Amino acid sequence: MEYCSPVFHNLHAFWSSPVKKKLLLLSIMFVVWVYMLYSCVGYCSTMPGLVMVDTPRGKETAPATGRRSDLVSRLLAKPQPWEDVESDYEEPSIRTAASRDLLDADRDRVPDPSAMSSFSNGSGSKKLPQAIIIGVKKGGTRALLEFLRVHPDIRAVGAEPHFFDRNYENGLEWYRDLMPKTLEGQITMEKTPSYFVTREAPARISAMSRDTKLIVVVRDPVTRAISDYTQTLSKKPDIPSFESLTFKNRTTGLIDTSWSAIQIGIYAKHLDNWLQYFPMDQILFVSGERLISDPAGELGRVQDFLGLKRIITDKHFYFNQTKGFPCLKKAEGSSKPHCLGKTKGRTHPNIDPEVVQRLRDFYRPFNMKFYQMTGHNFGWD
Ligand SMILES: Nc1ncnc2c1ncn2[C@@H]1O[C@H](COP(=O)(O)OS(=O)(=O)O)[C@@H](OP(=O)(O)O)[C@H]1O
Repeated sequence: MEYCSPVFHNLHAFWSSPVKKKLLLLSIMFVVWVYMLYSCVGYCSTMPGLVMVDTPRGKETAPATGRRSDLVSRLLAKPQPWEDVESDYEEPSIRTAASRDLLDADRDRVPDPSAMSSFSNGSGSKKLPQAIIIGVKKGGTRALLEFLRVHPDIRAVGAEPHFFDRNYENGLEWYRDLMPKTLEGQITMEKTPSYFVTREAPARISAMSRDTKLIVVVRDPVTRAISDYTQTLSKKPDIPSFESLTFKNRTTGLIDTSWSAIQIGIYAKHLDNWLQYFPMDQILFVSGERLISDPAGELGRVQDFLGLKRIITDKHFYFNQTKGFPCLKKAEGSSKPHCLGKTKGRTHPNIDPEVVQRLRDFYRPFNMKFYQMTGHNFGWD
């Protein structure tokens, strides 16, 4: 103790001087600042040849050199960022200000995928989508889009544009401007699950292009309804129980088909509307269940449908035990695996088994019709 006491004495003297205190604080701030500057420079140096350019959506990045050949651009293309944007399907927000919806959705997303699109793909031009994931809500649409983005020939807008339902009056140029730039041969895509149940959507998409390829991720309508309810419950914890919302009258057992959670699952009815405008071979149905049990298998079908080389295979996925879902192994450049965020793969509340059975009975004839129409038994019964 005797040995230490001069040290303590000096320290005490140091701290008791306000000037020295300030000096120490300033030195710490300086070290932190230098460290942050150093980290930033390190990050930027991993993106060689990039400059900031002004775009309608704000500052985005694009290669300084600009004119790389398509092949080189594709070879250099970095894996697109993983993202997990909660569907804003329920919000009644038809906005007139261009891009406001997307900018709002972007706030939750790190990093901004459009900016990253430009990082990896500064050349090319914005095109209207040639393929759209039109539904269904809670079917697994985010997982499908994010898996597809691994493909170098697919460029997709991250947030849901809601063009053909809420933002149609903004016009096709507004819509096109939301799209990432693509090179010759690349496919532009978007996903908005509410299109599948929007009466006007088939006519509007057909008016844009009759050749648009449509993808629908379908899931057992009962599980889908519970998933839908779970999402609403997470935002509004005071809503009535699933069981009470299911019935118009619980005693008579009459199902409330006006409740959107129930209505969306009557796939045959909605599909009928699409078939007025598109032939069946222009619509691909992806099984939401198989997208979880065999993502590579479903992605194989999707790549075939889009006329793409089967690049996304088993080796891109691993099953994350904690998440309970398949996740994407980050492509080259990072060893970190990526799963969808916590709004995907929520724990569902326990629903009275009698109500579940009643719903199964309700959906059965519609499911049978749907199997017949699509020529595919999804095995929900
Ligand atoms: N790989 C992977 N990881 C996490 N979640 C996955 C995955 N594949 C499919 N799913 C299922 O996707 C369901 C959400 O569907 P959507 O993305 O279509 O929802 S939304 O309409 O965009 O809100 C989500 O529903 P819930 O489980 O009810 O949360 C998942 O079951």
